[in-house]
Amino acid sequence: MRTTLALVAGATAFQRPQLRTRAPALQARAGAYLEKDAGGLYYVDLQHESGASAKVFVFGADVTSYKDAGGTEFIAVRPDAKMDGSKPISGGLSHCFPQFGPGAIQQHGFARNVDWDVVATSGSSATFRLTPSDYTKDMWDNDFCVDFTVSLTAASLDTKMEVRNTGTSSWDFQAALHSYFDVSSLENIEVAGSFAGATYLDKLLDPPSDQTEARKALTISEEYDRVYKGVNDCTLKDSGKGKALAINNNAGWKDTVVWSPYGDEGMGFDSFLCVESAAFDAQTLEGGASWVGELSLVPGGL
Ligand SMILES: O=P(O)(O)OC[C@H]1O[C@@H](O)[C@H](O)[C@@H](O)[C@@H]1O
Repeated sequence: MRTTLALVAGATAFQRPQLRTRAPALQARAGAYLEKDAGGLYYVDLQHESGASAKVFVFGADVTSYKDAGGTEFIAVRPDAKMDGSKPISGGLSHCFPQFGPGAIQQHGFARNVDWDVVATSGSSATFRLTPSDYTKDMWDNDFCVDFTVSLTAASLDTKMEVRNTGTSSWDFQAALHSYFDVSSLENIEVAGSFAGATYLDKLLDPPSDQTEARKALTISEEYDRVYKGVNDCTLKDSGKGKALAINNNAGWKDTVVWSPYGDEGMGFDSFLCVESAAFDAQTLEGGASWVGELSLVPGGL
């Protein structure tokens, strides 16, 4: 299933961290470092001089950790996740491309099933690239290039996904960041945003159907699989952590999917909530055209 790891020339910032003997408070070392995880997968360790850090797996270009300067973790990986490349990582900011699903190809598409190329690093930032392979062409035979850039600042984790049609004929796609956010417990969570009056597709109804949300903020005490259309301004408030995380969809990501397998202990349901940045309606790209999705995660107080 996996493609060969290709580190492209120019990714010059990769170096093993030097052993430091300075006091802990001075140990933050800005940069991007290639590391190998216990399961054998490579990841890019992003460090910012503020002390903020992030971990981005080459397999799926999946951001599995984001810690603010105070060391608080905001991203979750499920306890049942496979971390050896045998299946997509169930956790992180997981890519759904070129399909969210269900649809003509496999659920959530193929972008999270393969290694991406690391094509650039600069300071506390790295860019990952996905281009067609025999594996992707078997499923979806179109000319494309997707770049995903992850950048740490003192105050945020910024991501930019650029989807380009590198061919001459148009094609449609859907995309999402299937974001798993770490929570102290679901009972401590409130998701604020422009929910009141929003239309949502409730995928748990049989058949799935559109409903209207009456609440201003969501609390989670049952299973969720909902696509909130036109909602892209959520804040995840966690009274257990005493922190909030603004999920700022600044471009492209028009919709928010809220998913919780409430009650499923095997998935560790009470340790995460998926608040996903989605372009749920099919996007059409003409030859040479591109689409950009920008998500910034901004920690703050309650
Ligand atoms: O386990 P995954 O692949 O990370 O996906 C989690 C869930 O994501 C949701 O969006 C789907 O509706 C579920 O069917 C799926 O189980």
